[in-house]
Amino acid sequence: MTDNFQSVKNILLVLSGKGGVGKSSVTTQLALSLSLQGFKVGILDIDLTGPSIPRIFQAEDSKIVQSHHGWIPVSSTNGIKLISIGFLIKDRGDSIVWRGAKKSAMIKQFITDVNWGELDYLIIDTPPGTSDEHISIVEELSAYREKIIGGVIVTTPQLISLEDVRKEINFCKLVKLEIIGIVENMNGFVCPHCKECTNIFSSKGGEILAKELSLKYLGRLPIDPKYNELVESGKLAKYQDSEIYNEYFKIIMEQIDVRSISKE
Ligand SMILES: Nc1ncnc2c1ncn2[C@@H]1O[C@H](COP(=O)(O)OP(=O)(O)OP(=O)(O)O)[C@@H](O)[C@H]1O
Repeated sequence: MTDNFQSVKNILLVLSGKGGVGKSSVTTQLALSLSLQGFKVGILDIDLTGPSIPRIFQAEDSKIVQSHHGWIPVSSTNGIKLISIGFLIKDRGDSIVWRGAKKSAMIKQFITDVNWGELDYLIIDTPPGTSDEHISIVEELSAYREKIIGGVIVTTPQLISLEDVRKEINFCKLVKLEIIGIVENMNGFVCPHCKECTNIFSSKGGEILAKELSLKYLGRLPIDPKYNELVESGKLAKYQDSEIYNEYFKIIMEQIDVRSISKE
């Protein structure tokens, strides 16, 4: 049997303790920034109950195609290869109510049956918390440990969110998943008129936690209505022209600096 992961060089996981903190947004922007740097990038969305990658990339009507060499990922207009349960269900309103064993079988299939082709980076968008999906993905990736560069933890700055981050970090330690660092999303609000950034929630929580746990603090992203506008209006292809790209580019290239920890 062909090993579909043979041509995947680096694997990164994006994790969060709580839902709605911006994991899929961070995954997306990480993928876009790397792709704009000329890297071949894929996203594997293992959020089986709430997949948002098809919607973010405006690819909800696309379907995964079966070939002799396995499943062919959906290719976004930005050239990023996408795999998500959202491309397999008939109706986008359909909900997935599966027991753990069925979820594990699906994740196994995502790892063994997808023909990614050449990829510099495969970014895995995970569901919030530490669920069946997390345990399954770690198990399935155990044969590819040398390709894993680690996990990026996303949090918002509030203390309530940080408690859940601690649990996520404990999980990573338990399964021996290297933590690349913590990104603080939705830190402050950028006024679309005067561009001033106002702190709505308590700030610096992620930074303090990173220090306390001796983890790398990767930086902060403000709440920027322009990001939502890009997604909602299907204009993600214009990402590189947006201010948020400049902001994010700094975090990826200078802080996360995936290139320096990449595998050949
Ligand atoms: N920095 C930001 N500025 C503006 N809007 C943002 C930002 N980050 C995320 N959002 C918006 O917040 C919402 C939730 O973000 P997202 O879907 O990325 O979170 P998530 O953690 O992946 O959620 P889930 O737990 O459902 O998987 C989305 O509508 C997204 O567009």
